[in-house]
Amino acid sequence: MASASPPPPSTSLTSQKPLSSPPSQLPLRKMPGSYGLPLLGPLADRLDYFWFQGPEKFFKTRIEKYKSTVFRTNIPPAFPFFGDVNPNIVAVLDVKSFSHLFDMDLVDKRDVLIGDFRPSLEFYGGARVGVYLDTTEPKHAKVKGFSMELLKRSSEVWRRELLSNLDNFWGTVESDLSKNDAASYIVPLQRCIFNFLSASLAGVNTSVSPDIAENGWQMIDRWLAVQIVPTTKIGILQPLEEIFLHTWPYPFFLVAGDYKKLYNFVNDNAGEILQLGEEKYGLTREETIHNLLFILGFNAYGGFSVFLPSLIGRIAGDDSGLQERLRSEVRRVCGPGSGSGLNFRTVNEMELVKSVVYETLRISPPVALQFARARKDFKISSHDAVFEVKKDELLCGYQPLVMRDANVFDDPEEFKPDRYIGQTGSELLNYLFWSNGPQTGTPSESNKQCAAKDIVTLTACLIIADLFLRYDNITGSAGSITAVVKAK
Ligand code: HEM
Repeated sequence: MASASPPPPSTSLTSQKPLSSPPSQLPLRKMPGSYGLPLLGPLADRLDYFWFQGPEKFFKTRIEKYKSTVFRTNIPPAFPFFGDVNPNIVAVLDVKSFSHLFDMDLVDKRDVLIGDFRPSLEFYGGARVGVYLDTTEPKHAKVKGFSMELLKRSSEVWRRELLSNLDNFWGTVESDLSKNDAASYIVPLQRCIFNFLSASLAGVNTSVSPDIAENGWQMIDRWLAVQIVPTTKIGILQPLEEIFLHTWPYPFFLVAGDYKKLYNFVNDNAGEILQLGEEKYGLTREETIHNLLFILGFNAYGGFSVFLPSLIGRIAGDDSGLQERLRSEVRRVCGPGSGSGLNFRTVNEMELVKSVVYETLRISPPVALQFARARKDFKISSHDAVFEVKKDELLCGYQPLVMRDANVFDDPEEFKPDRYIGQTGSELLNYLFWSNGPQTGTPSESNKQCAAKDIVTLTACLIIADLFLRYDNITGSAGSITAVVKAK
């Protein structure tokens, strides 16, 4: 079975540790960690994870305690109203152990998108949509093939719709800035993302439905929030968050009205895409609609809504001279007088822009947690040791720490805009895992790597390039813009 596993980290990447020791040369170690007493262990870990420590400190303190990046612990949700959810996991927190999550011979991805807890299928009209399917389930190949075709067939529409929606987005930001000291941009950004994805993935311009054009993005926000709230630290007043948000799963009926409207919007207007799902990929019409809504709403809209503020904030907040360097690269490749326009080919020539996108995905991976279940007993290696994993154990990787593995990335805590430039830099792409696979991997029907691995990074490059064709510089953060200086 094909897999997206990267090659083992090699010593040539960094002068630090010898990484290439094959598992056979590493000592076999009893896996450290524990699940604690029944009920109390998971409850204590849940409180640490959400309240006393927060996710990052939760994993960091245990790495220090067990002197290992692989150990057993619990992860929420747990106790008391998640009786059928098993919180026991094996944490994998370095590049080497994490990469076992991509080896489809070793792991099963059935129903583990956000851990052992899977929201009710009512959220997807009763369908087990593609992300919840393992590669051994025949329907996975159909849905994955469908999702990749959506991207392939829409690439020109994608560029055009992105740029025209960015026009609206920056127009709103400028108009807000003319009235206020700062423009909060999350709402206009989400509107822009939703409109462009609807046109490019579903082939429907939201203007056909005034309600969806105005409120579609909020409907998706609510639908997403109700599903993932039991697994997400919000950071509001404790213990209220623990009591009211993390104690039980929220029922679908809270968002049933929103989902019905989105369903009708797709059912009534996305005829061509629905036909594609049915005729070419053998899905039923219902399966096509629910998968399309999931890809559009959860994968694409959810992913970009997290990623783009961190990208814009990173650039707008920089005062190290990075903006000048980006601007000059963008204008050299496709500025006025360059003879080239802004498109996927030209952004692909922008080495610094691409490197900034990769580095943002490394330092702030949009999807923090990844899970997979052991298909069989096997041995998992970290950089220092080998451990035995039992069939059916749930592996859990926390990307923000994995992507700061000092054995692979020099000065891992530092945002280095040029990190991926040149030969040594581009080798690091083997260890950039935001898409549930290496950036050098190829999403396919036989792995679980994000179908949009390439288009996501190219889209981010287009957004940066468009920004520096419009403006000489911008100032702001991951939620607001305080100043823009128009291109002279
Ligand atoms: C910034 C945006 C995005 C991020 C951060 C992101 C991230 C991810 C991640 C981490 C996974 C693996 C989940 C897991 O199994 O653990 C995934 C899967 C997937 N993504 Fe993306 N994604 C993004 C955008 C998109 C877009 C635009 C599409 C549109 C087609 C897409 C389609 C998919 C599909 C279909 C899968 C499931 C793959 C499979 O079942 O084999 N994603 N994505």
